[in-house]
Amino acid sequence: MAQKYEKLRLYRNLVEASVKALKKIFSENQLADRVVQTMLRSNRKWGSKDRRFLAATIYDAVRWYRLHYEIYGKEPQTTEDWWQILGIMWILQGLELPDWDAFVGLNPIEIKQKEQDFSQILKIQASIPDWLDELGRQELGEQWAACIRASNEPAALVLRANQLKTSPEELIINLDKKGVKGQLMSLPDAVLVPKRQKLTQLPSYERGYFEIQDASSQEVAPFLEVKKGMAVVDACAGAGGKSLHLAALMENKGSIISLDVEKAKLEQLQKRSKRAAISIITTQTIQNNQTIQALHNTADRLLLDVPCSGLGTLKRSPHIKWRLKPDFLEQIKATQQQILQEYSPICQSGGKMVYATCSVLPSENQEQVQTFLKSPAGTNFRLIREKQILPNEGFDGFYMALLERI
Ligand SMILES: C[S@@+](CC[C@H](N)C(=O)[O-])C[C@H]1O[C@@H](n2cnc3c(N)ncnc32)[C@H](O)[C@@H]1O
Repeated sequence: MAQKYEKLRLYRNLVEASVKALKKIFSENQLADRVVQTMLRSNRKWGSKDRRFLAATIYDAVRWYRLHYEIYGKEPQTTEDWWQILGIMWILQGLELPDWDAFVGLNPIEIKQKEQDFSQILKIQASIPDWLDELGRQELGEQWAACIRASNEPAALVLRANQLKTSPEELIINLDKKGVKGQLMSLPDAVLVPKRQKLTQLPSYERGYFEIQDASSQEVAPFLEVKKGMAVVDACAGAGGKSLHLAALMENKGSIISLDVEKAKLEQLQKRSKRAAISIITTQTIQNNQTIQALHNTADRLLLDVPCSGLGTLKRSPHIKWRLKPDFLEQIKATQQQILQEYSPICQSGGKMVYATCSVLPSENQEQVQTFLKSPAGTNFRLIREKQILPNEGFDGFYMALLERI
């Protein structure tokens, strides 16, 4: 069921803002995180309770969109529809609605009965489009129901201590001084912060003591088995979450070339790298295949953290289930195989390569690796091991495969 937040009185201006945001997300196809961010930035007078309320309202409404509109009887088109949809959501969360015209006709008993009636229909109960339910069943079989149900839980807040500057134990002490409670986890760099809150304003963040990185994502860099002094290429580095982790594991010794097709993301990585006191990362924007060919046979370790559907990250990005379309999925799978084919020669003989995604679909994961291994480019590689993490194990869904170039 949807997350319950503190019982509070509803304020019209906040409900109006939520409706405005939801229309942007669903009618104008804008990204939920950007809409929330922009709205919070442009309303600095809202207090922290209001901000939490707004973010929770918008994310819950996106997460449970289908369940709510099936109970309502149709997809929301108008502002009035959205108020009713939000009313349904709050009733299901156990909130008593104020006596406002916008909520007229919402009967809590009927609404809860309808929710009960839908509880056996997974695509409605877990709030996903029909096509995704069919695909999930085809690809994951019996694992699908638990996987997609868990994907509706809010994401945990996990930090990665930058071991170049601090340890998880020290970081916990440091956070505690600022009133933030953290806990050690079984992962060597991870700190769990049970209460969701904004941490990027803390001096320890500014000074590069930690990054915010999901626990499953923190498993990828160690999977590549890097050692200090190695030549590493991170070929889909983006804003560099894993490049930074690799650099810390290498104790900032050796070299990492971080590539991406998007220059703006690499600029972010440069800033983060400076904050983390990392000097071994150089960034390079991929212009064409020559950028890749120039690196053939140069890397001891190669990370291919490829673009994917993101279906493992619905806890933090619930809007993906509404934005993702079957034809985009086909396109992205073609890109994944192309990256495997064209970038794998960067790994030198005797070197190792990790192929990773934040998807739960075997067609983006195990099947891509098998297709690669059976292709001419893959004959030089052998699979050492692979790991699939599903969202019902607690954190994001992730897949990683370690291959060796013979
Ligand atoms: C899953 S994200 C990477 C996340 C990143 N490794 C991290 O840990 O923060 C995939 C990245 O691949 C990039 N990308 C898309 N097509 C690419 C291509 N053909 N070659 C290299 N990178 C590509 C995207 O811009 C995106 O930044």
